[in-house]
Formats: sequence, structure tokens, C-alpha cells
Amino acid sequence: MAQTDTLLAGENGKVVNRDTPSKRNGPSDVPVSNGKKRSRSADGLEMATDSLLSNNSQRKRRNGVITTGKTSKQVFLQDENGLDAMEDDELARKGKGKKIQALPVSEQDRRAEMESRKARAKKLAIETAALPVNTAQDELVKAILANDTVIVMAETGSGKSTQLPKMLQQHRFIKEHFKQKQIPTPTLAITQPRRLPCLSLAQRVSEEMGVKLGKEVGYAVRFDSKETLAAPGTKKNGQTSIRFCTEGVLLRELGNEPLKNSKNKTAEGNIIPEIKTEIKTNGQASTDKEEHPNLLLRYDIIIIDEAHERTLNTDFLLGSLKLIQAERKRLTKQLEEAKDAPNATESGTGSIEVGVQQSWGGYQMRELKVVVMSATLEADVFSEFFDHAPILYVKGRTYPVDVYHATEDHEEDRVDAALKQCFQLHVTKPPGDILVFMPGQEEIEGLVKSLEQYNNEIPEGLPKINALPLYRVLSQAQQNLVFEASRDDVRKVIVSTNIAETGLTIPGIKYVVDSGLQKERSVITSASGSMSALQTIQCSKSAANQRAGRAGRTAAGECYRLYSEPAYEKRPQVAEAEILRTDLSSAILTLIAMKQNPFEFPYIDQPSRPFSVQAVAELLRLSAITVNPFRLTELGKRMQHYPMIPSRARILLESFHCGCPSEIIDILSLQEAGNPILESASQREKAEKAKATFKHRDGDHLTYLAILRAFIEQQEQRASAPQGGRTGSSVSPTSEWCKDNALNFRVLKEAVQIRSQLRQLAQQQGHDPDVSAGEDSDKVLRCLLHGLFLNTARIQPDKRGYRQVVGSRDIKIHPSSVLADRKVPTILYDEIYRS
Ligand SMILES: Nc1ncnc2c1ncn2[C@@H]1O[C@H](COP(=O)(O)OP(=O)(O)OP(=O)(O)O)[C@@H](O)[C@H]1O
Repeated sequence: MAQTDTLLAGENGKVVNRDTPSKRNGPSDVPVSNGKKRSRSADGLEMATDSLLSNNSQRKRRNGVITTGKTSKQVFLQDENGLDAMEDDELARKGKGKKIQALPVSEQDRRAEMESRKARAKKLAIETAALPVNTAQDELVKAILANDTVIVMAETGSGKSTQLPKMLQQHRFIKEHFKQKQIPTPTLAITQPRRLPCLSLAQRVSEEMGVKLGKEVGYAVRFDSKETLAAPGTKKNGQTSIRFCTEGVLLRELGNEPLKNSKNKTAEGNIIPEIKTEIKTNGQASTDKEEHPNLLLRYDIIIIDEAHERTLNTDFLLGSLKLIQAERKRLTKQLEEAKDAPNATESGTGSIEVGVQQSWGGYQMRELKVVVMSATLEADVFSEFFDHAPILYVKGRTYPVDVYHATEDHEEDRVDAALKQCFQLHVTKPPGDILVFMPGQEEIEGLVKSLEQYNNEIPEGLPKINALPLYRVLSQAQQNLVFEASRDDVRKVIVSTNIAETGLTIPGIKYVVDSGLQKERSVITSASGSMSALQTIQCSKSAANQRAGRAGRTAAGECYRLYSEPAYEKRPQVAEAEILRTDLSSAILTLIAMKQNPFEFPYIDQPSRPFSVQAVAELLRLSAITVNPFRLTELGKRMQHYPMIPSRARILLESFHCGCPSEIIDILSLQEAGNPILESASQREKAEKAKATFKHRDGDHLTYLAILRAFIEQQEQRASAPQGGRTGSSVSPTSEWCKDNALNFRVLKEAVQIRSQLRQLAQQQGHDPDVSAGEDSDKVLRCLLHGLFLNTARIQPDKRGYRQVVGSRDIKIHPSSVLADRKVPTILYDEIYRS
């Protein structure tokens, strides 16, 4: 990596400075939970702390299942009372949202609601009966019951995500199979790489089953869930037995909830084989006998959907499931042999069985079925990984999609080309909504703005355009807007990132416009440390086909690619597995929580050794793990409690010792939500003003803190003002206040939600989230250092840039940072990336 690259510290502007003298405790005197002081010898921490805080300021057989079919109808994420969950005051003011109110529901209303749900379910059952996956039910179910793992390779729109989960719970063969095992209803988890499909699929499947979302069918994504969980071994009315969750949530479950207790003799067998050997040979593991890796005993069947995306989490999950499946099989066999043994009691509950039952945290030990679903022909890689598991091919889709290619490529002028294509479609094509795929937020906002401007020039008699953005950091309410049916006199144009590429059915979409581009974050690792690069890249053929598949779901569709056919043909079939290009620390922490050795784990594709070494080194420096054997430290276990990257979780834990959880929770919440400052070209002047208003001399983290606190104050003022701050009140809606200050209302709202979750999690762990450092920003900086101590740099003698304290890169502060125009002796940054 050439030193001449521009390396920027603090994307989104999170850089802290310390250029004021501090007379506080030196780094070697860090108070620990027991109140004693400990001495730190950790390389990076000490050096970095010295710099930032000290003296003068410086810081992985075939069966043919063939068919075709049709279907259609749309959904909304609803609140408890079945009302659309629109809560943004901005949306409400536009007349698009309803305010949610906890109205008393009479028994009569409840029955009426239930009957209407059942009637809708009946209607949907007729509509979905012809879906390819449904017409092949018996073959699919037989194959799944006959094998531990199957790979289902189905075309987009075949019904795999919505129909297979229901089938695997309701089909008569399934019922018979599980009845024999004394399991009345099997429990399923279905994972998705992204959160939005989890929510919309859970909503759709609950509707198809005629049940309320959050009861039998629920979802769980990071910082949000709607489900009814019962304690192990107990039953609850409406208990969730079809759970849509992100891969990340299932991975966390693996790392977070070890099985406790091991009074029985087979306890050690509970440990995954490779690790068992390690434990026998290493005395340090004695305390681990108290806890065993989670074997996901809550579930009978786990479906990994969209596995072809090969996210980091897909790969770690598949490897873990392979081990868990083998272990559950071995233990179930052992249990059955014990039952059949001559000394088993008459009741069949021999002592060994009782012992084993007790050790599984209240769950019944049983085998696990795994279904891996992929939409690409490259399913062989999964089959091979699962010891040549059968691949079931389901042919056919809902409606046809005609694909057209541009005569030339439009990578450079993508926004203009997309705009022209949308208008051409609007003027020449019959009604039907348009879904445009653009790489990132900036292009999306640019296109939405241009579409809105051109609305005025639409010839009379033609419908107007309702342009809607769709990207990750939009609030849930804003994202829900895209599912809303268009009025007859309006054509909806949804401009989205690849967030809408898989697992989603947006009713009404007839046309897809595809830029063929996506943003990809990768980590560049070298001897001088790692660095992120956010690049715009061409999407794979598989991704392009998924995009085209978003049309043709409720009617026949058309897809217009803004690139030529030869350009499409040159693209790789599938994207490179994320595990080969990304930071592995979070996933490796989870692996170690499962008592796995990250260097011996069964990967589909082995990550490069420097990546693994780097991640392990970071976890060691964060004091989260031990090696020989690989285990979590007490601190590491507590870090697992918070759904954040390890460095942030470490900062949060430290805040409880430093006496500043109030500030740190706020800062981390906003960092998790995204950049609160609107940085687009049109907002630049306002953004500068906003920065000036909230600027904190100690840098971006504290500036973020000031922004979130001002936002919360605005919300509180508005809530206490008469009529909620609308008509007749002097207090303007919070969204207006955000606009005036070039702040992103949606990001701030999400930050407030995350903040409340983090506060709850802290309280569950016995911490008071209100403990504040007051005006003492040093405490907050010291705390940040505990997670970011490797990320410090000193100013160069020529004062033109900074040189890493640990590492040898020359870096510059990102122009968006409040410190961009200052020369400070030492900086602490969140990340560096190549521009
Ligand atoms: N929310 C919805 N509204 C209307 N129709 C829907 C909805 N969800 C699913 N459908 C119908 O069910 C069909 C199958 O959807 P499903 O999500 O199960 O497909 P899939 O095979 O998983 O495809 P993909 O992987 O591309 O999402 C859709 O093509 C559509 O016709």
C-alpha cells in the first residue's frame, strides 16, 4: 500500500483531539471493577494513552422438482392494534401516517379482528397454492426428512422464503415425523442477510397463517424484535415457532447463551469434539465446565436463506451449524442408546436420560435439520461443505421478467442515465411502479431530488411521480412507505440500494432500472495495520438477476439494465465471499464464545491468515479473549452482551468503570445509527452551520454527543408542548428543527431507539445508565481510548498530516471532521479508509 494514498481518519467525522493539558491519572492507573488500580502493560494502550492523555496533550445427488405457478397482495408492518406503524411526525404531517394509540379493544373487536385475519389467510392460501415451491411440497418435505441437510436451489419468486417455513411446520409428513418425537410443533429459525426482509417476510407469513405478527410468527433483528418466547421447557400461548431473524442475531445467540449446568457425566460430550481435546489437555478450562456452547436447542429446523450472498455471517453460521448438527446427532444417539440399554427404567426415563435432559438448559436433546436455500446455480459449494448433501432444484417463478440492456455502459453518469430511463418508462409505459437500484445514499438522494424536480415538467394528463428513497439508515416508518399502494394518479419510483435486492416483494413493482453497481466495504490489511475502503463496484450476475427478480412478483415485469449485455457477461457469477475481505473480529469473538479455535474452524472458504491473526490480536488487546485454549475472558463474555463490534462494546463496558455511561451510550448510539449531519452538496452551507453550533473542541465524538442531546431536548420540549408541538404551538416539529440544522432526522430517531435498547441492556447487567461525567470530557476520552487505543496518530513535524502511534501510516483528517481545519498534536479516530 503506497504511502502516497490519501488515508483519512474518521469517516463520518469521528475524530477526537486532545490538545489541552490534562492533570488526570496517567494510563497505568486504570481503576478496575474491584476498585483496585491495575497497571497496564498492553503495548498499544499504553503508548496511545501516553500520547493522548498525558503531559502536554498529546492521543460452504440431485432430485428434480419441477413446476411453474402464479400469485399476488401487499403488507405493512403493523403495531399491536393492527394500525400501520407510522410514527414519524414528518410523515404524519404529510398525512401519510397515523398516530398509534393504545385503544381499549373489546372481546367483540378482538374476535372480529381474528376472523378477518383468518379470512385473509384463506384468500392468500388460494393465491399462493400454485407457487412452484408449493406444487412440489411432498418431494421437498420427503427429501428434507430423509436427510440432515438439504440444499434448496430455487428461482427467485418461487416461494422459498414464504412457503417453505410454513410447509416445514404444517405438512402432514412433518407433523407425523415430529409427533413420533413427542414434538407437537417443530420450531424453525429462518435467517436473512438483511433486516428489512426479516420484517416483511415475518409480516407476510403471519398473514398467510392468519396469526398476529409477534405470536406464532415473529422476527428478531439487531435492536428490534417482535416475538413471543417462552422459557426453555415451558409453553406459552402463541409462542413464536417460526422466527425470521438476521444471520447476525442467530450468530449472537450462539455466542451469547451458553448452556449452563453440567451435573451429568456426559457434560463434556457437550463440547464440540476438537475443543474437547483441548480442554482435556489444558487445565485452564476448568471453569468452562460450568457452561457449554449453545447447541441452538430452541430449534428443530434452521433455514439459511439467500446463502448465495455469502456474507461473513452466512459463512460463520454454516460452519457452526455443521458442528452443532454433528454434536446434536451424536448426543441424541447416545441418549437413545441409553434409553434402550437393559438398565433403563420401565418408564423409559433412565437415569442417564434424566441427567442429560437436565444439562441441556431445559431443552430436549434432539437432532437438527438444516436447509440451505440458494438462488444461484452455484449450490454445489454448499452441498460439498455439508458432506454432499442433496440439492433440490425447484424450477419456475411467479411471473416472467423481460430483461433489456443498454447499448453502452453508464457507470459514470449513472444518476442521469437512471433519471432518463425512469422518465422514458413513465411517459411510454402502462401503469406500474418502478424500482431503481443505485449504489449508495448519495446517488439515491440525488436521483430522488431530480425526480421530484422533474415532476413539475410532466406533461398534463400523465400521473405524477412519487419518488421514495430506500437505504439502510432510513427509519422503519420511512422504509414502510415503499410498501404503501400507489394512488391511481401517481407512479411510485423507489430508489434503493441493494437492500431491496433479495427477500423482498414490493407489491406493484413492474419495472426495475438497474445501475449494476453497489457499495462494498472491504478491509485492506498490511504490516502497518488495517484500513477500510468503501468502494463502488459492479454487482455480480447473481445480484443482477435478483434485482431483475424484484419485478414480476405480483405481475409480469421488465428490467432495464444501464449497462450492456457484453458488460453483464463479463461479470463474475457470484460475489466474492465477504469472509475473504472483511474485518473478522466480531465473528471470531462469537466463535471463541462457542469455544472454537478460529484457526481450525470448518470454513467454506478459509479466510486469509493475516485477517484472522489481526482479528485475534485485536481481541487480545481488548482483553476479550485468551489463547491456548481460545476462550472468552470475563470481560469478553460481558462484551458479548452488547450487539456491537468488539471495540465499541469494550468502550461501553469501560464507561461503567469510568463513570460516564450516560455520555458513552449516547455517543455509541449515534455512531451505530449513522452520520447525523446531512453532508450532501446542497446542504453544505447548513452543515457547516450545524457543525459550528454543536462543535465540541475535543472532537467529533463529543460533537455527536452534543447533537444527540440537543435532539432529545427538542423531542422532550415537543412532547411537553400543547398539541404535541403542532398547530398552535410555538415549538416546531423535531423534523423541522433537524432540517434547519442540516441534521438527519431519521438517523437521530434511530439513535434514540438504539440508545434506549443499550440503556436497557446496561440495566439488565446491573449498571446505572444515568451515571454521567458531567463536564469532565477527559473521562469520556479516556473511555473511548479503551476501545480505540490502536487508532491514535501524532502530528507530523511539518504539520501536514498525522503519523500513527501504533503502525506506520501517514493519515489525514477527513474533511467532514470538526477537527479538519485544526492542527492538533494527537488524534484518536474510529477508522481510516482510502479515498
Ligand atoms: N408481501 C407480499 N405481497 C404480495 N405478494 C407477496 C408478498 N410476499 C410474497 N408474495 C408473493 O409470493 C411470491 C414468493 O415470495 P417469496 O418471498 O417466498 O419468494 P422467494 O422464492 O423467496 O424469492 P426471493 O428469494 O427472490 O425473495 C412472490 O413472488 C409474490 O408473488
